[in-house]
Amino acid sequence: QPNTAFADGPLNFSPFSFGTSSQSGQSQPSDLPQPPAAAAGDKSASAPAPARVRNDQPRTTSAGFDPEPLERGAKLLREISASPNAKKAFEFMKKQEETKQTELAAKAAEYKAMQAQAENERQRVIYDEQRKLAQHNAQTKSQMARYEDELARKRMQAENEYHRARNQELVKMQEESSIRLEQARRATEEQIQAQKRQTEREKAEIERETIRVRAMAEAEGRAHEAKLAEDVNRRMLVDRANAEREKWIAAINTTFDHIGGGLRAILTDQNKLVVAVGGATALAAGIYTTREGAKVIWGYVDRILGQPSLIRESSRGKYPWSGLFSRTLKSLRGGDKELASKNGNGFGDVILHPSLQKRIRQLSGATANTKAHNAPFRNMLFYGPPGTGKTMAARELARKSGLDYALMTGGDVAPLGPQAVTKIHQLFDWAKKSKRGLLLFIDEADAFLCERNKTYMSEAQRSALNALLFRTGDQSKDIVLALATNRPGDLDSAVADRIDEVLEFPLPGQEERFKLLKLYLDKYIAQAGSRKPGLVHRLFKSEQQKIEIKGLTDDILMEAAAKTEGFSGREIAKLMASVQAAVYGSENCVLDPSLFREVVDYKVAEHQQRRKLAAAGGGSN
Ligand SMILES: Nc1ncnc2c1ncn2[C@@H]1O[C@H](COP(=O)(O)OP(=O)(O)OP(=O)(O)O)[C@@H](O)[C@H]1O
Repeated sequence: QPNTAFADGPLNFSPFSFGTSSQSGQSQPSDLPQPPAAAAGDKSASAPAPARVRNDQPRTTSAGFDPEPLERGAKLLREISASPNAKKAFEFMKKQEETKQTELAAKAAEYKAMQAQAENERQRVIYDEQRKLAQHNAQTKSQMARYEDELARKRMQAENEYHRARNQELVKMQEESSIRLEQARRATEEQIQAQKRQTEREKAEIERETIRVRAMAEAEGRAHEAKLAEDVNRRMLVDRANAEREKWIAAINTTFDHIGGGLRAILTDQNKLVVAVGGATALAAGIYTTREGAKVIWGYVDRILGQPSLIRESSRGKYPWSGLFSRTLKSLRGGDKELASKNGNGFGDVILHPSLQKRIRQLSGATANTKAHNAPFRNMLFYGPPGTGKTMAARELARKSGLDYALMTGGDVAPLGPQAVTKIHQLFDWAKKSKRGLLLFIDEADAFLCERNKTYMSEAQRSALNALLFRTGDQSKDIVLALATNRPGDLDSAVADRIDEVLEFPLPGQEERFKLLKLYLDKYIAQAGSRKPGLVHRLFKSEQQKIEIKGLTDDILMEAAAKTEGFSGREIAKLMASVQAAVYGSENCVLDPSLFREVVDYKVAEHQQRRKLAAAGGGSN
């Protein structure tokens, strides 16, 4: 800037400045040449711009330089130096110069002030800028903080999401693991169950084997007995034959004596000889034919009418006429009514749950109607724990429906071996002959009718089962098949398919146990000694003693019924038999509540002990 000012200075001496000032001539003494600075200052201060000198014919050098102003300046300087006021002018110029310097200083100060102001302004701008920057920074920072906060929040959210997913995964894994554990537990339980079933099957097999062995032993015993009887018979026959022979010899001797005489007469008489020979031959032929014919006819009658050996018990007797007398006697005495009214429910001695009893009554009614309408019978399956009255109920059902009944045991079939098939056919042929229709009750049916693909089943047993399936393939109008088993699951599927009615015989409930206790109390204790002594008793003069019952109320029986939870009908009957034995074992043959309770408690403890042993046996296996 100062340079520019100084640069402006010489310009004030420019020919234009001088020209202008000389031409304008304002506020300047006309005699004094206008100082160029003043002129310049005026020019800058005063508003009107100096009029430019027009130079229409410029004198320029070839280089374009115009020397005229220089010349005029020199002329002016010469005029000044020639002027008497040159000193004054110089002074004036000096003053002017000083003024100018002062003005310049003032300008410089002003300029400095301006500079300071500009500096201030700059500082202010810098400050503003910094403030703005700071603000911006703060804003940016807050934005950053917000952004970071947002990021943190998002991160937190993501982490939460991750944790939630992880937790869900953990829960899922835990659930899966618990499911796996549950499955493993179930598998273990199933294994245990399978083992139990296996053990039960093995037990059943052992039982069956025992039954088979027992049956075989019994059969052997029977065979032995038959053999002995046969031996005795043979010996008797031999003796009789000997006696006969002797008799005949004597007779023959006598005869021969006569014959001797006669022979002589015959031999001498031709006609008599012919008659004698013919008569003897005819007699021999007659005797032989009669004996052999009788044998054949008896065998035929026995085969046709006789009871098959598989039947253990039957309402028909061994021969059709064998039960005639007893049946007549029974009907004269009032028949089944006596039995039916025994426990007041029209169901003989059988105590069952009312609903089961009702079902059996309905079935017996239906069976009786079936027979009346000549419709096919319905086969039945009775299942439940041992000693719950299945056999008794079958008997009652047959009796009430007016059918004959025959009872066989599944365990009897196996010992028959290859004979079993023939015996089964014989049994069904025999059963078909019943005029009234026959209820064929097969106890322990699983021993005979179990699954055919069992490895321990013999070929003969399998054939016997097939024979039964063959005979029961169609619905029969003569035979009702009633099977009883403790293990219905073991039955062959083809057998199960032939069953129309399935009845479960559960263990008796408290009410039934009470009735059973009453029934057997009456049977074994109240009626003990009241019957007429039998022949044996009479022979040995050992009369059954009467038992006196003291204070045995229904409440005490009910208490016993509550205690005997889990007892079967058979166990209750046995309990009462034990009570009877205990009474006979006592001094005065009196049954009082304390003795009764004692036996009941003892029997209950025995029952529980047996159950524990059975459970331990099952568990250890
Ligand atoms: N419901 C009952 N009512 C009366 N007595 C019963 C009953 N259940 C069992 N008993 C007694 O138990 C004995 C056996 O009964 P039954 O033979 O009918 O039983 P089960 O169910 O056929 O037994 P198992 O399956 O062992 O052959 C009977 O002689 C009887 O003394």
